[in-house]
Amino acid sequence: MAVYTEVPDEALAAFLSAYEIGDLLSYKGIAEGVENTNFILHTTTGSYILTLYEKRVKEGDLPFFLGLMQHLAANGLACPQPIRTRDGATLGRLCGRPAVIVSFLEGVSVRRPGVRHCRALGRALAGLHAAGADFPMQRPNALSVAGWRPLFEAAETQADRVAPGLAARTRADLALLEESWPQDLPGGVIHADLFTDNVFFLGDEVSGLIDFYFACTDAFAYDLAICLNAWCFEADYSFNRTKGQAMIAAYQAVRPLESREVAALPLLARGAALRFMLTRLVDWLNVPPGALVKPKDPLEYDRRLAFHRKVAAAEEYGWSPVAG
Ligand SMILES: Nc1ncnc2c1ncn2[C@@H]1O[C@H](COP(=O)(O)OP(=O)(O)O)[C@@H](O)[C@H]1O
Ligand SMILES: N[C@@H](CCOP(=O)(O)O)C(=O)O
Repeated sequence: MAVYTEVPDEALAAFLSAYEIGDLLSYKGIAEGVENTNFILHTTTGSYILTLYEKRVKEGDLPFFLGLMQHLAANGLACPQPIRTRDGATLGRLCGRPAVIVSFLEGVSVRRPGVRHCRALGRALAGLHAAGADFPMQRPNALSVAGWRPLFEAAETQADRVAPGLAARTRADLALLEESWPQDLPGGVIHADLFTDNVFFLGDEVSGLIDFYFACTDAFAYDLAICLNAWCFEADYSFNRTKGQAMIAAYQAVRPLESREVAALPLLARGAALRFMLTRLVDWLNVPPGALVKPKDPLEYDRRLAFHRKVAAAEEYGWSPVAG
């Protein structure tokens, strides 16, 4: 359960007194998530999410994240809206942490996405890229290729305790990706963490996207590569090409990929898997004492990497030319 910071009742009451969201009826810590501390608040005016930002979120990035959510919502994307205090502020402090209240989104995330979910996700991802097109702020991706070596170095000596040979194969992947990482692809605002737990569905339709705290300015096709990793592998770590095909085709129905993006897809998918393997590995080896959090398994992404290493072309992820 991701509650890193305990919030005493009196501190919460003082924090909420700056808002006009009604009287607090109940609140509780949210079990899902690994990055920040989240509470659900029920008040006389409805439900809200209170987030206290933890270690990986830099305070200086918060204006980007909060401004982005406002911008995307104004452009028709269903995403959390930061709530303003009576004084007009969206960002406050609670228990020594930067903290915000955002609107609650209805919907449920799917644990085992089917082809129809992958199709809906592809469409939603392209919609997100379009909605972010004229967002004026920039945020370089701190967890792109240049950010991976420091993570590896932090975990290198202990990696083989997690799986035999993990250090050597990660070292080799990292060297290859540093050497050949695609540059200058079409880009803009990307979500960069659009895993199944960050996408809500009502029926077969996406009802909302959450958790914009890795959002940044990077290649659109890298965002698609992250989603292929997160949505299209089966429990036995085989890649489901039908799911990949549904996702990519739905994405391309809104925003066709350029040939250089298609050519880059295998490397982007491999890099995306390495990025999540590395952050998970560092977290796995460094669970904060007393934190109510279940770290995510880095080996899920080590296994995906075994697939990506053998991929030669985007067709193997289900890409095919847009019919036209
Ligand atoms: N705006 C929201 N509306 C409804 N539920 C939310 C909202 N934001 C977060 N949640 C719930 O809180 C959980 C954790 O949120 P998330 O942003 O993914 O946390 P973390 O950044 O710590 O990973 C989500 O899986 C979801 O259940
Ligand atoms: N999606 C990442 C971890 C970030 O967790 P989230 O709850 O913010 O999506 C992973 O699976 O490694």
